[in-house]
Amino acid sequence: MAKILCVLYDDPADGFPPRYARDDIPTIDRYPDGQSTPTPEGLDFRPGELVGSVSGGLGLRNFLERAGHEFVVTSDKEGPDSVFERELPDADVVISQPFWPAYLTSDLIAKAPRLRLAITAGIGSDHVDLKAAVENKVTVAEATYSNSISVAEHAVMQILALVRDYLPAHRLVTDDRGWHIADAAQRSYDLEGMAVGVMAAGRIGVAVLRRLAPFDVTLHYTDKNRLPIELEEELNLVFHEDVRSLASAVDVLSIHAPLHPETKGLFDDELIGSMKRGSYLVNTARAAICDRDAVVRAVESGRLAGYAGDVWYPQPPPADHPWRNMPHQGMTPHVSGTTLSAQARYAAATREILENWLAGTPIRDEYLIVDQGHLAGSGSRSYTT
Ligand SMILES: NC(=O)C1=CN([C@@H]2O[C@H](COP(=O)(O)OP(=O)(O)OC[C@H]3O[C@@H](n4cnc5c(N)ncnc54)[C@H](O)[C@@H]3O)[C@@H](O)[C@H]2O)C=CC1
Repeated sequence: MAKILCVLYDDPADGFPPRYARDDIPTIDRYPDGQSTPTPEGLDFRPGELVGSVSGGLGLRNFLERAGHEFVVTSDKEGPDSVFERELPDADVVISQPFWPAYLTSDLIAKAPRLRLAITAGIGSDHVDLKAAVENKVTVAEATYSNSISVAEHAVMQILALVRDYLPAHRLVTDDRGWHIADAAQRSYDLEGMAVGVMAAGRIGVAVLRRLAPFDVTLHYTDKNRLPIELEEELNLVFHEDVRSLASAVDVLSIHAPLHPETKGLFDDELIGSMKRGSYLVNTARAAICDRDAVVRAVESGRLAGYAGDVWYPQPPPADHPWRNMPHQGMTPHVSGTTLSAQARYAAATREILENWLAGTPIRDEYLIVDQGHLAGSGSRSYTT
């Protein structure tokens, strides 16, 4: 029997909603590239329920306990006295999420000799030391595509919110009973006609480009894998060989690359300084792709007219994290990929991965990041160790 240790974010502060805002979520059978949505043999929750927090347990408890496995779910993840670190040494499987990551460092992997599988219930496995996973033959799998469109929608929302200066205008309505139109207009622009670019055009980056095309913008991208010519022509894309060329060419830049050694700290004073004055930067990928203090300096100096995103380092960020209170920002908590719609898909994908692993049958290639001591599947395309 296996021990499955699952780290999830806390339940809602005021308890579970007595009733959800909507009665159902749309049924989606396939992702835009044709990949089928998760196909577990069973599901013990109703899609649209909050299963991503501790009590929800990704809807896995009945399935695992019926089969005699031990299932430990906790949000307590920091430090040697945390439930996560205390339960880890004899765990066979760790499930974690980018929203509330249990950082599986090389030290912790060394302290977990039974660990064979690390599942990311979401996308982005940078909270796992992939080099250590390779060396220790720990399989790393994630719910590829489960929340890519969720994130793309969030990025488009934040681009519009920054360019139009939505949040300050909204605050004028809620915090002030006046009618200050000039205050609301003084930093508000149209997106139409601007040059908008994505750094990395994978599943999310391409979905952002597709969603922005109807706004009559010019679309730019860079990626280490160039897109098919047909797609470049369909969306009228300008390809840039490197991020430096992209950064200096656009008014709005949205980051969609994984965090790995090539991208860590990439957006520093120099790169942000090469952007046009008054550019907008949106980062729903990983916080550490941007130099925290360089971003603060850029919004304060006006090099950036705005910064938004939902990713922070560390997570949760300390109360005095400067992105909480810097000017001209539209940050949210790490929520873009954990809408109720996304949860239904990544919880089902997690169940599918577990069903395969427990039965000794292959995990879908597209879910694999590391397998049998190598980068594998989606991981070999997007990551370096
Ligand atoms: N905020 C959130 O809730 C979420 C954030 N994410 C983040 O978004 C990232 C991207 O997700 P997907 O689009 O689904 O992944 P993907 O694997 O489809 O695309 C990643 C793309 O990045 C490109 N790339 C990698 N390194 C690069 C480099 N150094 N320079 C240029 N391009 C590079 C790859 O060629 C690939 O096209 C994830 O790795 C994750 O960190 C993903 C899901 C949820």
